[in-house]
Amino acid sequence: MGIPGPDHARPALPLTHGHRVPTPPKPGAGALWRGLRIGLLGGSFNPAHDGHRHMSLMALRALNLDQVWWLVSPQNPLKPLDGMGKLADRIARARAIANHPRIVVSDIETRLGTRYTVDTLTALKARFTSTKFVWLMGADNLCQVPRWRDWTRIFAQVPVAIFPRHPYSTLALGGKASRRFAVARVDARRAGGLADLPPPVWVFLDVPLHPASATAIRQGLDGKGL
Ligand SMILES: Nc1ncnc2c1ncn2[C@@H]1O[C@H](COP(=O)(O)OP(=O)(O)OP(=O)(O)O)[C@@H](O)[C@H]1O
Ligand SMILES: O=C(O)c1ccc[n+]([C@@H]2O[C@H](COP(=O)([O-])O)[C@@H](O)[C@H]2O)c1
Repeated sequence: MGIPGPDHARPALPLTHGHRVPTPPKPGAGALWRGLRIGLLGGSFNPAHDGHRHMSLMALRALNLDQVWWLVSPQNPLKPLDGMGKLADRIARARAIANHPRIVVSDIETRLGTRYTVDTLTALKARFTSTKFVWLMGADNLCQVPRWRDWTRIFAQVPVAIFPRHPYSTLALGGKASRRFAVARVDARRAGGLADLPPPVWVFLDVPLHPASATAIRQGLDGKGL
């Protein structure tokens, strides 16, 4: 099963399983997903790890989400091709790690033909017209987001939730993106209603840190004191 229906009702959950991928409907058909709150966790997942699962469980609760979609990126435009695992392998591992009825591992960027987040969000919003999307990312990516294509339009399109991550949180909160959208930041105590707020709006979540890192796993350092 991919797309739930009918469009006049809020479908019962779970809508999909962690090992199923939602099929992008044609533009305008998104009424099927009316009112659902979906967290979008874009990532290389090279490989997926328990930090991604931790973020997703925290996001479901703190942001009052119905589902979190892991958008397994065909290729992060800023990361080298060298060392990037095959998409099929990254998706298979992500499904094994996710293992939760409200976490959907998705190859939707491949289906949409998008590589840049701004384009993915535009395409998703055109297709899922009544769905409330929230972009999820770690503090490391809040530091880096000013280097992303058309980054301010990302904030203009959807609410954004930032997860603390050692050692990036302080740097991220003093960084360019944080300063540019300072007036759009809401207190973590309002996170539960973030999906309903008109963008630009973002929150720095008050949730526990998770130490996992794909770089450390690739280097064989995971669980060895890092
Ligand atoms: N432990 C973590 N804490 C907070 N955010 C995280 C954590 N792990 C990953 N993220 C966030 O999840 C998203 C996807 O992460 P990604 O798949 O790149 O994993 P990663 O561990 O950051 O990988 P790499 O070390 O290769 O950059 C990014 O927004 C990243 O900031
Ligand atoms: O749009 C961009 O310019 C852009 C640049 C770098 C990264 N991203 C997205 O950021 C998300 C996190 O990437 P990563 O590799 O840090 O897991 C993933 O969805 C990428 O496609 C997007």
